[in-house]
Amino acid sequence: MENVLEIKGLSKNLGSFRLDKVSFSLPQGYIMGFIGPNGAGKTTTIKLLMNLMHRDGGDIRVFGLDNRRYEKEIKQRIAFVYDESYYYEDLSLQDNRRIVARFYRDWDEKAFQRRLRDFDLPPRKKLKNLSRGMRTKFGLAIALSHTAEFLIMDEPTSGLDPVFRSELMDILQQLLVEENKSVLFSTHITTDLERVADYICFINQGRIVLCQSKDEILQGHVLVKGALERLSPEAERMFIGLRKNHYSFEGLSADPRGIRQFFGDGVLLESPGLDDIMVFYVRGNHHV
Ligand SMILES: Nc1ncnc2c1ncn2[C@@H]1O[C@H](COP(=O)(O)OP(=O)(O)OP(=O)(O)O)[C@@H](O)[C@H]1O
Repeated sequence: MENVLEIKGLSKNLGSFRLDKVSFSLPQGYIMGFIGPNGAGKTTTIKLLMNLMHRDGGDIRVFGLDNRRYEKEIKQRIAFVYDESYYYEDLSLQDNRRIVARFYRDWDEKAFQRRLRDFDLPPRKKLKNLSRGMRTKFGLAIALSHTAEFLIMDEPTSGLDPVFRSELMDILQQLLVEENKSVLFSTHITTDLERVADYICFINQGRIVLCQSKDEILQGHVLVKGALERLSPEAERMFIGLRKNHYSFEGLSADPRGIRQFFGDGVLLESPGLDDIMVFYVRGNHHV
């Protein structure tokens, strides 16, 4: 299986924050969700990948090519949706399109017009008069109008209502099925990913915590609920994180088999969602 993206030992020191030897890869034709709490290093990683920031160490390959040496070629084959707008505020959508389209060898005007209609975007309205969600839609319309093989999106759904978020997930899935494109997508909204992501890469405090197929991550963890008296120091060591109150506990473990053997029928076992997994890893035992 060929990788569309390979990141190895990526490091960046930003003073109070350090991206610490980040490594992961994405096979071609799949959707990867890049998740993590605020300030975890998602945007920094994506900026380094797009060569918008100088790195201190590591290697990034896109389509098997070094992302700095082959930046121009790579950017022709990538669609990038960024959380800050980099278009012209005083120009209409149509005029912005005229400028942006020139950069792409394979601009597809028909696809662009279709996206404007699908996304209910007014072509003559100035960019500065659009809502946050509409700006994201415009960024997406541009991104989906040149025949990019790899779509990279930094928090594309954060300003969008649930209806459009759901539509966007359908669009992504359609792109994959029909056109074998690859997608890297950073977000806080893990429920979106539960539906469409094939792989999940989870970053916290500049380090990769988990990076596997979504099914492996979900099946490799178990949410345990039970009476507090069932917990012993030995039992507590089996948990990634625990939340306790006077009588009961709730915890996440990455050892479902061990948990079953240890507790038997004495506790309630549930399948965690990505949110549960993220929260327990980030907060450990420091729950209130
Ligand atoms: N240019 C910079 N100079 C100094 N620190 C920076 C710079 N850019 C980002 N940081 C810091 O690096 C850390 C990681 O930021 P980053 O934007 O990568 O996080 P994120 O995971 O995308 O967060 P969010 O989900 O809130 O967007 C933060 O603590 C941020 O303040």
